[in-house]
Amino acid sequence: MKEPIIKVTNLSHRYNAQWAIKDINFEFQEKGIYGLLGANGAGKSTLMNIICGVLNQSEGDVFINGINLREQPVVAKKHIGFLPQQPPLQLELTIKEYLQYCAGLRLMPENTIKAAVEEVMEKCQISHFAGRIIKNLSGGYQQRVGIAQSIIHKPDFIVLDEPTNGLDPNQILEVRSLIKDIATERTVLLSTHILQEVQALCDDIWMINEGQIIFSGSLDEFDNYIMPSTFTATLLASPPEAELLNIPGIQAVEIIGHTKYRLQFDNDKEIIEKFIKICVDKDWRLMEVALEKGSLNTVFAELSKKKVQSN
Ligand SMILES: Nc1ncnc2c1ncn2[C@@H]1O[C@H](COP(=O)(O)OP(=O)(O)OP(=O)(O)O)[C@@H](O)[C@H]1O
Repeated sequence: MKEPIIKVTNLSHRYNAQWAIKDINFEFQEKGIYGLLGANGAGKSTLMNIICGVLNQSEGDVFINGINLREQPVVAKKHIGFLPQQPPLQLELTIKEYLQYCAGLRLMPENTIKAAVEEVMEKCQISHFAGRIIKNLSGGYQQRVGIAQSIIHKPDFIVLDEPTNGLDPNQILEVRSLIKDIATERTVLLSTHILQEVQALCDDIWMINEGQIIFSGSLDEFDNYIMPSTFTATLLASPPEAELLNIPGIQAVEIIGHTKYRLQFDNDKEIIEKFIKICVDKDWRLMEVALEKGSLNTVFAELSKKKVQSN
């Protein structure tokens, strides 16, 4: 059977007495973009640094294409590309010089470097600036160079730590489009604290909080993970609030217009059906009823709360 591109088993790390990440397990089999979402201090950079072989874990293992990263770091790292939060750019070099230097660091054979640099500049659309000194480039172009250094050795697994941080809206769109493009051929793990980033880019999400994975699944699953607990209803007969509160399962009522109400319910899955029947029986002239789905932001906050409550 094919080995997963990356497999992490029982991974834990502590800097001192406090665990920064604890007992993390996951594996990716497919190409695509996987989002690692978490607030500041959740443990993203620690996890990324370990996965890329920059930091040695306290416990557990990382396998890249079946190769144990701790036991065979040089072989394993040939399969990994890494763009840390602070791109490791040499600001005084030109793009071409810098990428040649990176190819050397990656131990690429001398006779392959020239073509690899040309190819990666083409891919990242920076060929026209090949001779330009990096410090004179815009933030968006510097980030393209950062991405170029991460794929120059053609790794099949790429880790991008907050890749659009500090960019303006146009630059964000351009860098996202480049990430999507490179992910067609590779597996990309992208860390971010920005919900819109995972919405725009990722196929699957891992959410990390206080060093532990508290959710993994598709974007839709993430969005639906927290069941809705409110619905709105338009009732042209404008019944009094007290009558609505009398409906079994309804916990609170908010009046949000002359005829519009927001009703909070317990975990009764048939509440809408029951509510519609009552409206018809009482002739409240129901015009509209709609479940309110939690936004990604709400889900994020709820998941963090759930984790705290379960501890
Ligand atoms: N070198 C270090 N020494 C001691 N503690 C550290 C060190 N680096 C990180 N930590 C702690 O480990 C925990 C996880 O930090 P980490 O940087 O991995 O989180 P993060 O999700 O990447 O946050 P950010 O987005 O702010 O970088 C935090 O409590 C942090 O204070």
